[in-house]
Amino acid sequence: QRNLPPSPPGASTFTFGRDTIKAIVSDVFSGGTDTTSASIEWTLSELIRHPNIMKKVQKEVTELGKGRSMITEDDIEHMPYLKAVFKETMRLHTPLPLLVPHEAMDDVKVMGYDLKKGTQLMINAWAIARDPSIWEDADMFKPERFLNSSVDFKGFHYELLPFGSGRRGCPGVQFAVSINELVLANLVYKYDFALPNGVRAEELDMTELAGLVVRKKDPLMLVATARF
Ligand code: HEM
Repeated sequence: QRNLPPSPPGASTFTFGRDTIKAIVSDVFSGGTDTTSASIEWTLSELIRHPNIMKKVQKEVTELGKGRSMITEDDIEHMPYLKAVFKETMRLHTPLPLLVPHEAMDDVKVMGYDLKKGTQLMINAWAIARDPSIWEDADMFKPERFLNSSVDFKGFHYELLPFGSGRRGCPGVQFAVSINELVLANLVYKYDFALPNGVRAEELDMTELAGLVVRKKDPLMLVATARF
């Protein structure tokens, strides 16, 4: 924060120096890397466990890819099923299940509970996303549930909050969704995947490893075969 010119009269006293920039860069790296790789691993795990869903998503990308070498970001906008697959993965495998801790800025009443200013709050987005009073077949992987639904995960539908909501919600949401969808589309476009050593899809261990970011306990191992 050193060597900065004094703020002009009336300007915010918030200073934006070298330390702030370093903190933001570190925040972006720590917030963006593990979450993204965990999401891709969970999506591929669900696809390998559900061959019919894999077939449908491969059909969608193959029809749009038309033999080109890459799927592009523009193609993704025409892939409702792939988008539904990613959204359903975010619902069942919320990468940051408790989001990040929040703090009440004022005394508030929420659903009959009094929360004093300064109270730390944890929001269990994982439990909300699997609540059977909100979701039909809550524990099942069913991307179709999002095909004719307006429910999105950008923070406006409180039943689905993998990226949080409001001004401390994930600032990387747009980038995260684009990059995850693009990587997934290209992976399933270019490769067929199989489990090694005769492991059957129904035997795939989906145990979660507890942590700030929830990953698969056993890292996913797949054999990839080029499709063309
Ligand atoms: C699937 C991928 C991702 C998921 C599920 C995710 C989820 C989240 C969640 C739940 C929060 C806390 C929001 C809250 O408590 O209300 C958060 C914060 C944050 N995310 Fe993401 N994120 C993802 C990818 C990314 C990417 C790619 C970036 C950067 C390029 C990023 C940058 C950040 C940063 C900087 C914060 C802290 C914001 C703050 O403290 O105000 N995230 N993310």
